[in-house]
Amino acid sequence: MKIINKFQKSGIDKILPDAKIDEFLFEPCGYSINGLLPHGQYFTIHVTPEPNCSYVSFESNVPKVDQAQMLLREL
Ligand SMILES: C[S@@+](CC[C@H](N)C(=O)[O-])C[C@H]1O[C@@H](n2cnc3c(N)ncnc32)[C@H](O)[C@@H]1O
Repeated sequence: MKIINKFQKSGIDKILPDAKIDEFLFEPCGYSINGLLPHGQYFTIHVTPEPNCSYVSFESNVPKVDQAQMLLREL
């Protein structure tokens, strides 16, 4: 199932406004979002909500200083 606006609802669009986004809501559950940023930067988030092994992963090559600045700007 392709979804629209999940990204905006999450607020990630405000933290990383330049990202080109591809996101997917799995059936019956699960969510993935991949974002490409200028200068070859990226981030990816995966949500696995199964009761017996739920987790959320976040991976990015955006420098930590930039991430902190983006979070502070959002706060
Ligand atoms: C967010 S996806 C991430 C998958 C991960 N990128 C991988 O390659 O295994 C994982 C979640 O999606 C659900 N899901 C549903 N259909 C799936 C499918 N065809 N492939 C991978 N995950 C699926 C899983 O049950 C889990 O909750």
